[in-house]
Amino acid sequence: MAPALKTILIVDDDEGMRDTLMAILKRDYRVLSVSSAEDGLSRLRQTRVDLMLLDVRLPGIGGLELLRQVREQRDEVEVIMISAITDVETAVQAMKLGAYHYITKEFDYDALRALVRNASERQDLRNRVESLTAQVQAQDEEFVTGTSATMKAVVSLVQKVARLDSTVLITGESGTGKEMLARRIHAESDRRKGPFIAVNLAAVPSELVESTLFGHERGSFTGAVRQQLGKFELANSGTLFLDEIGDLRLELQAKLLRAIQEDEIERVGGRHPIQVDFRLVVATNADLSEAVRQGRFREDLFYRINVIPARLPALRDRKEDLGQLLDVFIRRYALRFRKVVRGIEPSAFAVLERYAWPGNIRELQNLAERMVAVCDKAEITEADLPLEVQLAALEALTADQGESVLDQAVAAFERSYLLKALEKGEWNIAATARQLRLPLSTLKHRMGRLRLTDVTRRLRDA
Ligand SMILES: Nc1ncnc2c1ncn2[C@@H]1O[C@H](COP(=O)(O)OP(=O)(O)OP(=O)(O)O)[C@@H](O)[C@H]1O
Repeated sequence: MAPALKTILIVDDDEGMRDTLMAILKRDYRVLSVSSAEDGLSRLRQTRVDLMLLDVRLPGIGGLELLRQVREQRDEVEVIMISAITDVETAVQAMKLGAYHYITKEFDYDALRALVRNASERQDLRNRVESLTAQVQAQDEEFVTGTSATMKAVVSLVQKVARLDSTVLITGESGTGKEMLARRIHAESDRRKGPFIAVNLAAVPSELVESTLFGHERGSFTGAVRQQLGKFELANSGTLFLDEIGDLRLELQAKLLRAIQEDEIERVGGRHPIQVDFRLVVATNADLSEAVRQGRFREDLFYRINVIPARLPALRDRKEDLGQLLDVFIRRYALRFRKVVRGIEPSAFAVLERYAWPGNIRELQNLAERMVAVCDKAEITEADLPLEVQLAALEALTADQGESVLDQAVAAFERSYLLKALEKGEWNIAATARQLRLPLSTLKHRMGRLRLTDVTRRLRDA
């Protein structure tokens, strides 16, 4: 897809000048023109504008005041000021107010073209810096597919549909990687050079959801001190990711449906529809068809977004991927914390395999960070695992042996305590027993009961 032409808005009361500028620029840009600052501001509210050429002397609101308002309301627009005369003071003021450049009306056509091109490039550069900054922040996000059939199927589906503009509905429990998958769809689509805008609808206060999504005009409600672009406009030429779509209020569901069907939105307090060009990816961990049955989610919207469904499996259902995920995370945090940790001992890994991972990959990643942070050896051992994970894993193991939950908790604590003591005593059982003031036979007995198998193996090997 060819990149959309940038839009230049000319504000000049001199018709001849407007025509000249239009003629010079229309080959490379979409050019709009108005004759007053007031019209300029209203145009700015209705259409997407990238660059502006402003006459300094205008009837009504003057060029400098217009510049100030543009800066205040639309930070991303680059402005070039044009004046009939060279007036150093005005030029200085214009630059101070944030104009990209100031020129007089006796400009050379090529010089003007070059100037506009440079302003446009500066804007691209700024966008690029912003998107690179976001990428650096997300640099840790190496997407791990693993070997499970379910994940392979999801990834192959994504590869097939990324380049289509169809809406993708990602479902999966919290922390299974829905946002990450959405980013991947964007990165593999023809919109990859455009922005990826993510909104978690459950995290936005309900009274702000509408203006967050659709933007608002200045003064449209108390607190709307300046015009604000909504996420739909910010996602222009890119991808809009709406997480927790099931949380959207019914009346906003209707507005979303219109945006999808007409590619048009209306800002809060706005009087005109605005064209938008976005690809939608939505996610939910709720059962949307159930929400439809209960009348909490519009059926027509459900069908409109459920074009390509992609289901991410829970981590407990793809345990075969645990090793690969853990490797990636351990490597990442070892590098970040400058630790020597390179892996995890089999016995510790076995505990993680028994654990149910209610928080899915997010929980695994946080746990890896915590384990690497506390581990000073080459391999993470059972002693580095947090007690609650050991307890939960032990519960899973002993659930059908009729032990009470209290007994399980006591056992998990005892096991963790003994492990730490053994680590400290470098696995010298006799020394550890002395340290704990326990008879050697008691310690050995408890180690056997608590399945400290790794230790038992070491003992045998010694
Ligand atoms: N396949 C993967 N490979 C590597 N890291 C992953 C993967 N999936 C998820 N993660 C990591 O797990 C964390 C949670 O992922 P993400 O935010 O995409 O989940 P989510 O399903 O959108 O969660 P929620 O429903 O809570 O918003 C992120 O930090 C992400 O980097």
